[in-house]
Amino acid sequence: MTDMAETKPAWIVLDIEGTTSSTSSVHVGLYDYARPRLAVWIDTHPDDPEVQDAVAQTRAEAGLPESASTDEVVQVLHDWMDGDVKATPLKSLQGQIWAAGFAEGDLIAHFFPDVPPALRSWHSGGVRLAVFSSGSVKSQQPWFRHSDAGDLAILIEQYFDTVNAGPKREAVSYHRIAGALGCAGDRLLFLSDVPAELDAASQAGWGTTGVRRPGEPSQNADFGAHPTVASFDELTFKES
Ligand SMILES: CSCCC(=O)C(=O)COP(=O)(O)O
Ligand SMILES: [Mg+2]
Repeated sequence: MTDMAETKPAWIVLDIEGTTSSTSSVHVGLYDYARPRLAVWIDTHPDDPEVQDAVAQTRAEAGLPESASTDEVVQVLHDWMDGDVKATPLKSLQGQIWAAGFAEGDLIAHFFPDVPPALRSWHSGGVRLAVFSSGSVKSQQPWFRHSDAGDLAILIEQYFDTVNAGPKREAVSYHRIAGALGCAGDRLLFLSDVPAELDAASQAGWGTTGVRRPGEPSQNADFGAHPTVASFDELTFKES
């Protein structure tokens, strides 16, 4: 637990699943939406370079031959979803399907109730907000735009994923984000439910706080030396 106010960061960078939003809202709300649509999406977008790259990467990562059918590729994508494997080609295809789902009005994003007021308060207090999630940028943007608490995308300035930043468990990704934000690591605070992600951010010189929400897989995780909170309400900042 954080038992005292931290120095106000210049930027707070947010993880999504397990941090701003429940794991079930991603796995049930989003994964179950994408699951039956993957095969149709691949077959109806044969000329889209992002789809072509994602299919080729899936075949390569799964050790399938180039001749592998859409059904075989989709089986791999389903297996990855079942194991919550954050594979970039899966995230790319899911992101396209979810973006279409949000645009159609089929999907609404769930946020824990403490999150929208905290984001609004930090933003109005001069803290800048960014996202770093395994979900593709293409899906992050409508996730914040179409939330159950209104449009939160107006508060978010930058979005990072495993394509434009790199793997979430490697320090180089956090160095890359700091460079993109034009900010030293010690003015950046990363909030995540995954200790290995916080370790990587910390190695890059960032401030970190673990999020262990009741009922989430991270509730009893070992966060080591990272301070932790169970709700964004516990995060208060003093002026530097
Ligand atoms: C709307 S973003 C999609 C969420 C997602 O697919 C995901 O894997 C979230 O993982 P995170 O890195 O935010 O824990
Ligand atoms: Mg997470």
